[in-house]
Amino acid sequence: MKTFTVEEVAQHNKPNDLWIIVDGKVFDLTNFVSDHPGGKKVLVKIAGKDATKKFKQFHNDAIMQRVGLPMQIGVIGGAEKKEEAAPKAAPAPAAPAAAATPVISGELVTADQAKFGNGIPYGDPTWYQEWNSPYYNESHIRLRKAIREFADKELMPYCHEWSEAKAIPREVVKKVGQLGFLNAVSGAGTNPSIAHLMPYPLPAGIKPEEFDIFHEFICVDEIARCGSGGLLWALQGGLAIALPPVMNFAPEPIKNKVVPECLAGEKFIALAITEPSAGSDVAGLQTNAVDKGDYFLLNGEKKWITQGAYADYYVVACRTGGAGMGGVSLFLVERAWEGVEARYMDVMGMWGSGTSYITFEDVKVPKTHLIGELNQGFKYIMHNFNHERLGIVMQANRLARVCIEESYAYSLKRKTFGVRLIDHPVIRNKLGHMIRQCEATHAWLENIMYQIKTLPQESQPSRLGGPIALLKAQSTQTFEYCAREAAQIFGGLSYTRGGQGEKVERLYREVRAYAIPGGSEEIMLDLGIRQSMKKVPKSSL
Ligand code: HEM
Repeated sequence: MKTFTVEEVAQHNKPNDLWIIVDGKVFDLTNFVSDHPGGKKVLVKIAGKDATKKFKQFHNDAIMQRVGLPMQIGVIGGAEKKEEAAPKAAPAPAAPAAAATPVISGELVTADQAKFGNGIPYGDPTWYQEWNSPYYNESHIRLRKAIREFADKELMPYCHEWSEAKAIPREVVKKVGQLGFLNAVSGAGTNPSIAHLMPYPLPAGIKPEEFDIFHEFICVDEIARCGSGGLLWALQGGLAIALPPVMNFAPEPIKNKVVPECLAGEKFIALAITEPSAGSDVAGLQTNAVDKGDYFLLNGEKKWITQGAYADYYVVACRTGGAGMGGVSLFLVERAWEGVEARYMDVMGMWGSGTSYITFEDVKVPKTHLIGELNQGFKYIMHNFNHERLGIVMQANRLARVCIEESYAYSLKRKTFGVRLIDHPVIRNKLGHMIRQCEATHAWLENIMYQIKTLPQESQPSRLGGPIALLKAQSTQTFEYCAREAAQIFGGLSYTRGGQGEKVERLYREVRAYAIPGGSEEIMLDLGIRQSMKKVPKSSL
């Protein structure tokens, strides 16, 4: 790219010939000045000068990526050389043992590996910021880098645009599939029996035999850093809950067809359980399928079905037997079949994730599309409940952290009454309360994931169901708290769609989609305690 001197840039200081410098990069804004949403005058005033500080005061990084960079014409002499030289430079020597951080259980890593991210305090988990941790190793470090690079380049700059359009382009989902992300978050990564059906390898060259729940967590966590629940659910909201019953219990021909298509991001799948009058009370659902000899005749309505508006497949829970849990079966229903209709619902947030209302009217479902055994559907739904809830916790926890990262960074640059926001004790108090809750949630989440990694599979539902339910409530209440406090810190910017408060405004609306589905906070807290009561020692009764 061309290099310029500061003096050369200074010549271009008029409305019809307007250059500026931001972070050592030179931009020609001549054709943009009249369209600048912040006004013409502000640009004219700073024409020909270094505008780095002003630019950062009024814009988020996405604006630079999406709108700014296409107008870059060069760099200030020396700046480009430095940037290009950086990747080619010899790797930094490993820090002396005494100074290095043992991130890998007991093993020393280099200072470079121990520190990752932009360094905003608490803006990333502690093991990104030179803390010791027993949970992660070199493969986790590699993975977080790969996913972050992808998210920063391919996703984050466009989240606002996609959210407003209420649609994530199909090409993006396919790219995410090629990255191996969909394998990682659908449970396929930790399911050896599915390895041969994965259309693309796991991300960052992680081998199936080394893939663990912490890898899955990093994938979710890093994509959640984009600060868009709508994006997350458009990628995995249906997949992560609908594909597991197919992977684990569907007949082979269905499994072999549907699993690779969905993991590649070529086709979409949604889990259709909730109904207009049955939500957390799964056993009360009324959609029914009647045995007609050659096929089942399916009738009923489903509501708030994530990814349902554009899904190709539905895993439908319906009544095939008597009342209660024992009369529920699961079927794989294809969108193209006669009698299946889905429409978009207009909801508060999670835009782009295809929240839908679905009707099944006299749909003929072939018997080969029964998932597992008749009337055993509730068991299959329960099989994935803990994983589903843990996925919600992973997302909610990072989304709370995004509120912290955004507010912390903003309070370092925004000035009121002559000082930065962070210099006001009331703002530090807000950040303190946000951080203590988020870090507590994170530590509990890691502790539970470690149990999932190490406890015998069979004992996990009974031992971890209660704590995971409590953790879900903890994570969504923390998220809600952080979203509110972040909105207070951002003030009017958080009341405005787009711009610097973009993520906070969106997350404030999306919180409800975490606090209610997958088991509402009220039900989670109650379940957690009821489960714990089963463990009370007899001597205490
Ligand atoms: C590469 C250069 C620039 C680009 C691409 C750019 C782009 C934009 C865009 C897209 C917005 C709309 C708001 C948003 O969505 O964030 C905006 C707003 C704004 N810009 Fe710029 N801008 C640039 C440089 C500057 C500079 C140098 C200044 C100040 C000297 C400035 C001041 C503002 C202000 C005051 C707003 C309104 C912010 C608000 O609504 O709170 N911009 N700019």
